[in-house]
Amino acid sequence: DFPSGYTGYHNYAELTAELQKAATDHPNLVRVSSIGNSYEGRSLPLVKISNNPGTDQSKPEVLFTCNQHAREHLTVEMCLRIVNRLTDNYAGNAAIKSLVDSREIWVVPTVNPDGAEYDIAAGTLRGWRKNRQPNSGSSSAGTDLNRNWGYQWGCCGGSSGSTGSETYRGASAFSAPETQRVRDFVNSRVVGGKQQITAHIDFHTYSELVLWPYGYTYNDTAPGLTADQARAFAALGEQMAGSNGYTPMQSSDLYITDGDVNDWMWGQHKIWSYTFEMYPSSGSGLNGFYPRDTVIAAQTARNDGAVDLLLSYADCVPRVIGGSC
Ligand SMILES: NS(=O)(=O)N[C@@H](Cc1ccccc1)C(=O)O
Ligand SMILES: [Zn+2]
Repeated sequence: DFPSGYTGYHNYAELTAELQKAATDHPNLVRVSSIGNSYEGRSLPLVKISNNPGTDQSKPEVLFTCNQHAREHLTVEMCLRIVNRLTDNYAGNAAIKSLVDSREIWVVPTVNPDGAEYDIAAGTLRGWRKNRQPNSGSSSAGTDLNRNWGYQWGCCGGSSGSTGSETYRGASAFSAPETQRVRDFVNSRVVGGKQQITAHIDFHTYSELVLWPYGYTYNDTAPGLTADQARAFAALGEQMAGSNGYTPMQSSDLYITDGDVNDWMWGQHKIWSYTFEMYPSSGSGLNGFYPRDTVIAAQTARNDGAVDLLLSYADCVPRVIGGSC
């Protein structure tokens, strides 16, 4: 479990209990289900928030994913913040009510529960990043889930082919059960030939950044990404960064990545997909990944405005630069 100073973070059992509580407290707003299991057999929870959660309505859908990287526990708290804020404030906050009434919101609070549990299993903080899937012929376990997505997978020096590397891309695209499960869920939201999810944030720590595709190339435009689309990504990214004080940039301006989630969400589905790197802005060694639990409330609430911006533009993101859909 989490050591002292970190007990405010939710372990897997506490997370699932918290999600059940949200559903019990708000049966008309919340459905909790599962997109399937992790490598070690933990259910990957899926939360749906809407004013009619038992029915698929034709409203713009928005997806939030957290904890691809095991040690980035603050992101689990971020996804919990989104669930609790949009439900607890629905009755008393007209702006939140109108967002929840006009969207269908999906939250996957942990994509990598095996890694997250392994990170804390010894009562210490191990600094684990990858999933816990063994690599045949190697004593090094784990795939970096954020290099395992199947758009330009392993194309461009933005990942490693060595099983011991922290950015090991896996034996093939979608070789990890966890990325397969999120892929299958997103693929299932193509209804009548149209992807219902229009926008997505994948939360990470740390560095306080707002990132957008493509990661696999330094170029601002590339096949499937026009200059206007790049302008829209940047405009909304800059607006969201203006609300939380993060630094906005195309993700390749940070470094080249291939097989990351944003490139697949956009490349495969034209979902306006961002990565948020949360608090702290800097750190030394592993300590940046392990802010004490005293920062959770402020550093998750810090993104409330950005979450609301994404939800508000979800009907037509190009509106952010005066475009139309
Ligand atoms: N959270 S992190 O420290 O691993 N950084 C992320 C940054 C990142 C996220 C998405 C696209 C490109 C780059 C990573 O996957 O390397
Ligand atoms: Zn990360």
